[in-house]
Amino acid sequence: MARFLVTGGAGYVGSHVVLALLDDGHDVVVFDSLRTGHRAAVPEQASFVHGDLADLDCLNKVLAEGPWDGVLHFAALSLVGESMQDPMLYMSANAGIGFGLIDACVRHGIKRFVFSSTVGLFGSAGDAPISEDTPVDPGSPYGESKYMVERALYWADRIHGLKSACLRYFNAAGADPAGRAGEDHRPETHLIPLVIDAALQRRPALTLFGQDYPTPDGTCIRDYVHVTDLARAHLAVLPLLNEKSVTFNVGTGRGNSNREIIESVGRVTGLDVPWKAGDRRPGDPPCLVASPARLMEATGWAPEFTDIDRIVETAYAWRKVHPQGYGA
Ligand SMILES: NC(=O)c1ccc[n+]([C@@H]2O[C@H](COP(=O)([O-])OP(=O)(O)OC[C@H]3O[C@@H](n4cnc5c(N)ncnc54)[C@H](O)[C@@H]3O)[C@@H](O)[C@H]2O)c1
Ligand SMILES: O=c1ccn([C@@H]2O[C@H](COP(=O)(O)OP(=O)(O)O[C@H]3O[C@H](CO)[C@@H](O)[C@H](O)[C@H]3O)[C@@H](O)[C@H]2O)c(=O)[nH]1
Repeated sequence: MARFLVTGGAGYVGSHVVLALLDDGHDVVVFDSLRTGHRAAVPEQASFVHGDLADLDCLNKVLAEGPWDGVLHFAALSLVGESMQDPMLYMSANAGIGFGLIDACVRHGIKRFVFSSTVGLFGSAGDAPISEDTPVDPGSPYGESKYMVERALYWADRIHGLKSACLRYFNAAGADPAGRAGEDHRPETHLIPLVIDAALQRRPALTLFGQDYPTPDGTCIRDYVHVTDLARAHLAVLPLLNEKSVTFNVGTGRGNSNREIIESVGRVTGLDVPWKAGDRRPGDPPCLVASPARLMEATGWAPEFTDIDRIVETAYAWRKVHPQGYGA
């Protein structure tokens, strides 16, 4: 059994990783400001510290209560559009806070660090699968702020020996298959929960952003990776960090267009999905699909959810039981 500090563990991806760590028999302390997360998303078996990473006194106090077998860092702001409006907010909330956390981890002798990076590093990628060798070209201050943390981790290893895994998530989707956690962003901007809520008539018709992209059906293509598969990837990389730092893309290698998502939600729910055509959303690349080969070769990880309908089923199941998400 090992003991981990999880920043942002009350959020969507973090809460699913907390479940995976607990299921694997580990001890977990969640550190979260609840800015976008939910107290109810933190399982009872995990300890909870309500704190902001900007509060270094609070952070140092928690880190001093070691020993720790690693820190997993999910806490961030992650609205691409918001970052285009207020770039410095993202530089401070993601890059600045990331630097402070890395520095504190080095001072407290932490040896292993896992970081939530993003496919948002590849703002202008073409339609070929994106590998770890694809040139980085962040399309937004959000993507840039994540890349700055990746670079800080590179130097933290070279100079201090802190081993890290930068996991570049593609589109996280779905919910815990056992129904213990789900997706509840406020505001919700992600396609699958929006389409499900449109089908359930819990919001107006979905606006489909752009139908004139250079893709087979004219709508954008994304690589939807089930959040539980994503969580398993975090556990899979931990043993590697005893020796070296790594960077991996985490996706399925398969893409689905926005139209295919609407069709999938229609099939899974048996409901009509009201939608209307809208303009392109600025900054949306036409196609983002991972090449997860390097992660698979290095760890044996493979996605268990390879059919978009199975992913949508888990998201729909959670939403039906939790129409208000995690509540007020
Ligand atoms: N959801 C995706 O598809 C996706 C894709 C790529 C990368 N990511 C990255 O994965 C991570 C998790 O994403 P998510 O969708 O779960 O987001 P989320 O908003 O649900 O979770 C983020 C959590 O961090 C907490 N937090 C934010 N700032 C904090 C601070 N200063 N101190 C303490 N806690 C703080 C929030 O309260 C929240 O619980 C983020 O770093 C995000 O950039 C997500
Ligand atoms: O109301 C909506 C919302 C979304 N979309 C489209 O659906 C696709 C997927 O959008 P979304 O679910 O917002 O995901 P992304 O824009 O691909 O970004 C997400 O996935 C990135 C990784 O790919 C992360 O870095 C970001 O944090 C996360 O928001 C895009 O083509 C959107 O234009 C619509 O057509 N209508």
